Amino acid sequence: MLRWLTAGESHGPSLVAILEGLPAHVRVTSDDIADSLARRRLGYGRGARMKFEQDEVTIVGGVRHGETQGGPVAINVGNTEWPKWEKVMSADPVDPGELKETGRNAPLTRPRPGHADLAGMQKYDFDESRPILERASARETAARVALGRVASNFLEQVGGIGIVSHVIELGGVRAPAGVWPESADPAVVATLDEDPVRCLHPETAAAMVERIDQAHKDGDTLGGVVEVVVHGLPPGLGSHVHWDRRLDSRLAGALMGIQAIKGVEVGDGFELAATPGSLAHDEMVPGDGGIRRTSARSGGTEGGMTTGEVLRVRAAMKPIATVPRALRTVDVSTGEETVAHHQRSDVCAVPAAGIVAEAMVALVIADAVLEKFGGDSVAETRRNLEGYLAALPGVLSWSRS
Ligand SMILES: Cc1cc2nc3c(=O)[nH]c(=O)nc-3n(C[C@H](O)[C@H](O)[C@H](O)COP(=O)(O)O)c2cc1C
Ligand SMILES: C=C(O[C@@H]1CC(C(=O)O)=C[C@@H](OP(=O)(O)O)[C@H]1O)C(=O)O
Repeated sequence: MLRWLTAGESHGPSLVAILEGLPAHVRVTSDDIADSLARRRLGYGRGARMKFEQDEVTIVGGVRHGETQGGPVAINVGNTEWPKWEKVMSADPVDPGELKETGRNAPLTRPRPGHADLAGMQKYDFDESRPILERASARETAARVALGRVASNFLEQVGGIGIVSHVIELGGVRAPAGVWPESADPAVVATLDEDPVRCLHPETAAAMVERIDQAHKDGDTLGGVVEVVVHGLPPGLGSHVHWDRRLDSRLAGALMGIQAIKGVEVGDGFELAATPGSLAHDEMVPGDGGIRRTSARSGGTEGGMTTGEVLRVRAAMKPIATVPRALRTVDVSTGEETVAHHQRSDVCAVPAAGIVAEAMVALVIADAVLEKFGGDSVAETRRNLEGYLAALPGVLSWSRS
């Protein structure tokens, strides 16, 4: 079983992430992790902070000479903005006189609709939102992406399983149906990474960029939908036997756990609800190396298990809550109506959410692979996977394209 945890605040010294349960000999370096973190910073419409802040990666446990050792992997992602926040965010008590100098310590008493501010203040008994927004902030997703990279390296090594995300909708502009990456080859991923909105359809991508420019001019923010595509999966990850073992439920939980994600679909999801059964399911036909499907509407799961076809899951992100043309709120220090706190924000972070979604999917799939195949070394997991595939009998035999 894989377990993972993150800690740290948006303007704290660093984020800390731990991944426990991976076998030994997963090849991973701090450069790999830094590459993945750099991908998370890309994307048209992100705010100023993405330009001046760097992620400083240090692997502090579990990896020696570029390979995991079987113990927990611990990663530190330093926030280079820390010196500006050191006094405001100090873990130790600070003299209130010193705090005044920073100008960053004004109480945030005008909670933003759509962010964690108000419910967090009520729940944790704070009279301003700084202690809430620091942990609610999606800065934390840098830690998840760091862990996701370790999980992705494991999946690639154990069975050539590759994961890539793309943007299918942004600010109401939607890519045509059926456009998704044919593989997760580095060349395909590089093409997507070069596109400002990670959209595979050039005309749609241009319209998305225009929509972001317009929102920026209007002092507004946007959401959208990302799709994560996984190639090279064996059939039978997850299980139909219990609700919490269904892969769909594990994927949905992990994706809904990303800040601002409000909906998840597996395959064609909600559209299938409006499609007659005769057109909604993926018919089976005999093919080279086993049974093949004539379509890919299910998104690669049936009965809570992978089918061995391409896995496709989607996550819908609501617009950024810190709207420059600030929304109405109540100042909790006076009870008066006012407008929400705003300093700076992303106009749109949908492409970045795709990279975070890749990481969450990688962690869920790595967990499901280890649940099914076990192994304390990558070679052992791979032997078990290959033995399972080789033992699939007769017509059930299956080969990855
Ligand atoms: C990659 C990413 C970047 C985000 N950037 C911002 C931002 O700049 N400003 C903001 O108000 N919300 C931003 N959000 C969304 C908030 O973190 C999120 O709305 C907040 O944590 C409240 O959680 P909820 O939206 O799930 O209710 C971002 C989310 C993600 C995934
Ligand atoms: C720092 C990151 O994202 C942040 C997520 C975020 C939020 O409210 O979620 C708010 C913004 O931070 P700030 O309020 O300091 O400008 C984003 O920049 C990051 O992704 O690394």
